[in-house]
Amino acid sequence: MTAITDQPATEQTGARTPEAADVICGARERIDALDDRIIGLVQERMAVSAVIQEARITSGGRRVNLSREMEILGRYRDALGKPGTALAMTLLELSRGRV
Ligand SMILES: O=C(O)C(=O)C[C@]1(C(=O)O)C=C[C@@H](O)C=C1
Repeated sequence: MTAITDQPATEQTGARTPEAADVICGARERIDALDDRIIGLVQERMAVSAVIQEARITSGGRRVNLSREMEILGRYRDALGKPGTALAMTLLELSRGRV
């Protein structure tokens, strides 16, 4: 990873050896790339969700569909446990606003 400051890599990473700092810098690059993709996917999810909500509201329905939200919460909980539920709730809030 390119140093973002003039600090030694060990100080930037909390590692106690240059070898460990190298491992951490490489892994941090991968995490940054993954986070970029995750953010892109979240934005894509928000856009698709907006299409659904718009269609439902235009047809006279409501923005929120609770049974579908329960399905999504269950899917995230099954895959990721309790924090998965919190993650799904955050995704739903980003997608349809606060209820
Ligand atoms: O699937 C739907 O019906 C949607 O409106 C999408 C979505 C979501 O973002 O997943 C958003 C709001 C609803 O309450 C349920 C789910």
